[in-house]
Amino acid sequence: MVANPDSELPHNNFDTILVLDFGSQTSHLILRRLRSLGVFAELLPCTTKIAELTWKPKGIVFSGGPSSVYDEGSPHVDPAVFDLNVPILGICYGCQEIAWRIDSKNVARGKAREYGHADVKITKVNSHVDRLFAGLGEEVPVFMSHFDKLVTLPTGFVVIGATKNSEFAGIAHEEKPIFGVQFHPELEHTPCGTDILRNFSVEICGAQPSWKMGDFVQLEITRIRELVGDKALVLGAVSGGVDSTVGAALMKEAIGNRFKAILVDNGCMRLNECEQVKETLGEHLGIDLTVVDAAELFLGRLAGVTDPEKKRKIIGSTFIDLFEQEAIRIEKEAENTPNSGKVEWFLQGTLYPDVIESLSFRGPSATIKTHHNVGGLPERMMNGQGLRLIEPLRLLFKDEVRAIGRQLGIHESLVNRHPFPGPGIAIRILGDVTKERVEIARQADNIFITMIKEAGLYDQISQAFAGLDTNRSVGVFGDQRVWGYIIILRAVQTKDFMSAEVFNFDNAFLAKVSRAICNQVEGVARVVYDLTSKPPGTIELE
Ligand SMILES: Nc1ncnc2c1ncn2[C@@H]1O[C@H](COP(=O)(O)OP(=O)(O)OP(=O)(O)O)[C@@H](O)[C@H]1O
Ligand SMILES: O=c1[nH]c(=O)c2[nH+]cn([C@@H]3O[C@H](COP(=O)(O)O)[C@@H](O)[C@H]3O)c2[nH]1
Ligand SMILES: NC(=O)CC[C@H](N)C(=O)O
Ligand SMILES: [Mg+2]
Repeated sequence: MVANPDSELPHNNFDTILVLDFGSQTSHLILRRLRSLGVFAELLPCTTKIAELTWKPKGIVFSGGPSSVYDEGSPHVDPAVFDLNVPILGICYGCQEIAWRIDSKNVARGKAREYGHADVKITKVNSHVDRLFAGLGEEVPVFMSHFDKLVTLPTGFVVIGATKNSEFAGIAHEEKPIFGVQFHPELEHTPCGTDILRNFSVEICGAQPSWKMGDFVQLEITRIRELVGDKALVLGAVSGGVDSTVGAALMKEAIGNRFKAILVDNGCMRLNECEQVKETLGEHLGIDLTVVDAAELFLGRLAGVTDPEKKRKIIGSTFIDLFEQEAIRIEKEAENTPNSGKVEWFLQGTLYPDVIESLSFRGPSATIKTHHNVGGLPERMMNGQGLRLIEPLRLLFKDEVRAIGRQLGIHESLVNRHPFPGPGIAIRILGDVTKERVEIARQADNIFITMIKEAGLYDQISQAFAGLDTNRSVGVFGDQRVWGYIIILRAVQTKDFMSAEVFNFDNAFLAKVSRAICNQVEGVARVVYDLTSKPPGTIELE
């Protein structure tokens, strides 16, 4: 009998803290902090029906959120959460939610926004409630971000911390393990935040901090085998980026050559990229990889298109056309071989931030860019060919994926590689894409990245590249007038790619790069360095 593959999910194998999300921008950081302590944590919307939970959390955190508990239409937890009899920690809105549930008059709008640093005086009560702030001393700096506040202490609760502005900055139930804090322990600006989350999860909830990537890999391989069975074929789009490579390596471990990887050369890849991916995935990792050379097709469809979203759509739909063809080809070729079977699964390298994005209790946010390179693939192929999605990394953050990559023996240079967008150089050329322009941007990018590596700066930068402005500028090269393109260098530092700071190079280094590009890449008249942080800029040029 085949076991239920869900039995292998981390929340059934590791003590898990459930984070109920009220829409805070920093809910995911609560998970990051807990996981970095070795405590597995999962996020669900605050409106989750407790009766529908298929697993029992060791404890629950209510996140912060942009709403006000007393407003009509504001989100509230299922009251059944209090009957689970597991410890609860409310953060900011989450704390206000605990107080409001007891009496709606407990929470009101404050006189002023309290945003930024505050000092919490810890009150010792000499009972179980002291456990939350154990080991922190008498006063700790924290980060606040709120307008509403507790104006009355909820019945049955005691104060465990106070600031000048918030008398009830920390509260705890006299008997039950229910705690609330007005400040944000998940932020770096709350230096003792990790200690508080450890006190809560390990000491109060009793969660074993045993979340290890090693165990995850084994569990996931078992789960994949059970899901896919012993006949079906799995198709995977791989780019040579970290996510798809780690996903592919896991699939290969799980089902060997029944996993078929496809790399599409869309004509907008980095210098020598396809050859390198072929070598790493095909030769070193032993993955059955086909490189589809579609450069002409993509560049043809992109000719004359300047709108960035149109470029993305054209590239996305061309990817789909090719994957459909490949699925048919793979099935045909597998016929009459020991691996004959239907392509039933499509591998995607979805990460947890994407999952959180879709689960999270947030209002509609503006679409700045459509990032999904293979977007639409699921719907069309799922309905047409009955494909199902398999997403082995959907519970992981990027640094966890990198850790698995190392464990699977993927080379450090690939594991630490800067991300590269699916549409590639096409969205790094401001304006319409031609073969000549791609080639110029590609050469310039290779020079910039090589010099960054030689200077030992690569791992300090989160993402760097050279793009091209199709406007041309006049230059003088050896007494000759040159009318050439402008190369835009970009390098940023960021943790989550949602916001980013410009990397501070030495001017002398930038001057050296500029000289090298002007000298070595024909068609370039000028090199500039982009000084825009994100926001207001985005990381890619388009
Ligand atoms: N040239 C390509 N050929 C085939 N699939 C691709 C290609 N480019 C992107 N993809 C698919 O799109 C997915 C999303 O791309 P994305 O850049 O977000 O991830 P990645 O390339 O795996 O990792 P990284 O973020 O490190 O670049 C990839 O995981 C891969 O499945
Ligand atoms: O696979 C992708 N397809 C896309 O269309 C795309 N656009 C941006 N990016 C990557 O996303 C991160 C944030 O980029 P932006 O600040 O430009 O939105 C950066 O890491 C970008 O490289 C993309 N990745
Ligand atoms: N960060 C938060 O959770 C804010 C909660 C609530 N909206 C307030 O202003 O107090
Ligand atoms: Mg990529």
